[in-house]
Amino acid sequence: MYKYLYNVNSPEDLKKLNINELDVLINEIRKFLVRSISKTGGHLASNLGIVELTVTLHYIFKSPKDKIIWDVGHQAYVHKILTGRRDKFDTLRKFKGLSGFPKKCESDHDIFDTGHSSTSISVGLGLAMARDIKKENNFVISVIGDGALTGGMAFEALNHLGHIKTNMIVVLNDNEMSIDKNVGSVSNYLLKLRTNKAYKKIKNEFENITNIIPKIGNAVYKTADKLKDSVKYLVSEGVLFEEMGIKYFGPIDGHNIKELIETFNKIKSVNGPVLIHVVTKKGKGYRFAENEPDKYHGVGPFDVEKGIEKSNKESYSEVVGNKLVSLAKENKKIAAITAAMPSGTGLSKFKEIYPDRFFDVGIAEGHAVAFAAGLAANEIRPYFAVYSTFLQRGYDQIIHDVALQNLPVTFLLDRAGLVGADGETHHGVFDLSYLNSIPNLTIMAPKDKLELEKMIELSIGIKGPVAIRYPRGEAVELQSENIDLKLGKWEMLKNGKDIAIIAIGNVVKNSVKAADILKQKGFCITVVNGRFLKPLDENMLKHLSEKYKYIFTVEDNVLTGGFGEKVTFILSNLEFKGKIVNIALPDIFIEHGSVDILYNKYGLSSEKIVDRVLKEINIGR
Ligand SMILES: Cc1ncc(C[n+]2csc(CCOP(=O)(O)OP(=O)(O)O)c2C)c(N)n1
Ligand SMILES: CC(=O)[C@@H](O)[C@H](O)COP(=O)(O)O
Ligand SMILES: [Mg+2]
Repeated sequence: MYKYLYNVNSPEDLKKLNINELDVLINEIRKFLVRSISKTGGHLASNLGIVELTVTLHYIFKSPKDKIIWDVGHQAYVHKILTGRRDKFDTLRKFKGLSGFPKKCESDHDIFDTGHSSTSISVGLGLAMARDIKKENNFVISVIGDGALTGGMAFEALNHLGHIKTNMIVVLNDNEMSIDKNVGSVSNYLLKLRTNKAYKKIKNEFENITNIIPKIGNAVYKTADKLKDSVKYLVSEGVLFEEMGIKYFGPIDGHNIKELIETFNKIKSVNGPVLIHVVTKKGKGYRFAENEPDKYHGVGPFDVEKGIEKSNKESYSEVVGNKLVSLAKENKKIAAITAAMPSGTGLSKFKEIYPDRFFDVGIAEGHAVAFAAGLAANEIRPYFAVYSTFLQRGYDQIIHDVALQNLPVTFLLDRAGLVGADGETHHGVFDLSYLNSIPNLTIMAPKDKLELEKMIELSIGIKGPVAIRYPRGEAVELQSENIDLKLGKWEMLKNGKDIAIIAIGNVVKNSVKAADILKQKGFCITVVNGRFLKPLDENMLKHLSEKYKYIFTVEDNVLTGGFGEKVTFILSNLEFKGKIVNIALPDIFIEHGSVDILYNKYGLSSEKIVDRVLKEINIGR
């Protein structure tokens, strides 16, 4: 079925092929990606778009001596295929299987672990400067997408790079897409670069000159370089990077392997920092993904012939989106913010219905928080829907710009807890800890869909900042009738005489199930929905401390600084004499794998909660 794919197990194998053979290989890689990801799920469209570019980089450079850094890292599948990991693709993003991101522990070719956006130029520059200090000689190549370039850190790094002027190559993979359509003035600027024919012409003339430079020598190169410098003032495009002290090349066709190889060969002899603007098509080669690259950015398993079929399950993100839409109808001051994740966070409908009150700020979480603070300081009620793991980027802004001034910004922390396949970089398992220490902040986590809706309603009446955290995936419904939600009040879900379990958020359902299993074994268990971390229900806790010998806490957050530790601290102040057991995630980075497998491994499944309860009771006997 494949002529070359199975023979290419390293960049050295790749280098044996000629241009025509590379063309065949490129098609084979695309076919393989679609077939393989249709079975496992994964990041499809970005990888389909970057096949020629990745092949070129491994063809021209000598990885791992030359260091390629993949921004975000979701587009590194082709790199994995070309560096000997093709045969592991059936395990992609599964427990103990191939990671969906670069991982140093997986291969020497993975230079730096990534997952969060806009780090590649900073990291690349660090690697390059370390190289210079050690007087080594290698290329450093940071590959960054147009979406990732909306992140402020990328510009901080370019600012530094242009100043320091070391040899480094930045490859801008421009497919006009972030996950959704890319946004912002930089994105508009890139569009101008892509489409300005005048610049292309001048650039080609310049290239004709530079083509002969290696044959003539350095003096002529410098003249040509100066000529380019003078040319750049005739056209505005390219000036941004050039004025920053970084030589701009492009735009080049990212699907023309011949042009790519020629250009990168040339670039190798350029001194100082260089940015190469490569234009690609997200989803290239698979009809469905080309037509809807947003939908095919990250996919679950699907039928190659039919494409992705719509799920009829409602996600927590959709619940949030719908609730905000309905609240915004009544309350004209409600605004919604996303940092480049309108569909992921369920805000697409809000964007459509209330475009004037919807803001996609790009991959700029820190800015989003300070921007929300500004809105709130001028009487608008901002709701920033953001993945828990990405809000880590805005930590200082939460403290300095929001909480310090007690501004009513609501953070809707999507993907809180374990997310599954994305693994270490994406689990939202630190939020209870990193938020708990911030004064003025109200922190809550619903047990199910209805409670999430009620919490969003409740947040409107709260004068200061609020954080509501909820998990990835399908919204569960544990309760269908109206619930009584009062600020700082926990909920008694089951009342039993033997032991008490206090759980927060997504693991409340597992705790309820554990109590049912324990009942069959003859134990009567109290289950409390500890839905407020802050303010915490001290009255209820006091009552529990007086009634029970065993109190268990359960959370899908790290133990350190989380719900359980806080409860334990208060119980010790109450001079609780019984045993308190914290079931939480350990002080390690949790690997990728399905949430069920990970819950089971780390003691959060109902069965494992039962085992732990029985074990502790037996120890106590
Ligand atoms: C800090 C951070 N915020 C958000 C994301 C989610 N995210 C992953 S990929 C992506 C889009 C990246 O776009 P681009 O760099 O252009 O790559 P493409 O997918 O187009 O190849 C986003 C927003 C992230 N990984 N990190
Ligand atoms: C690479 C990245 O950060 C996103 O693509 C992320 O993988 C999306 O995760 P969800 O599938 O949970 O939306
Ligand atoms: Mg892009």
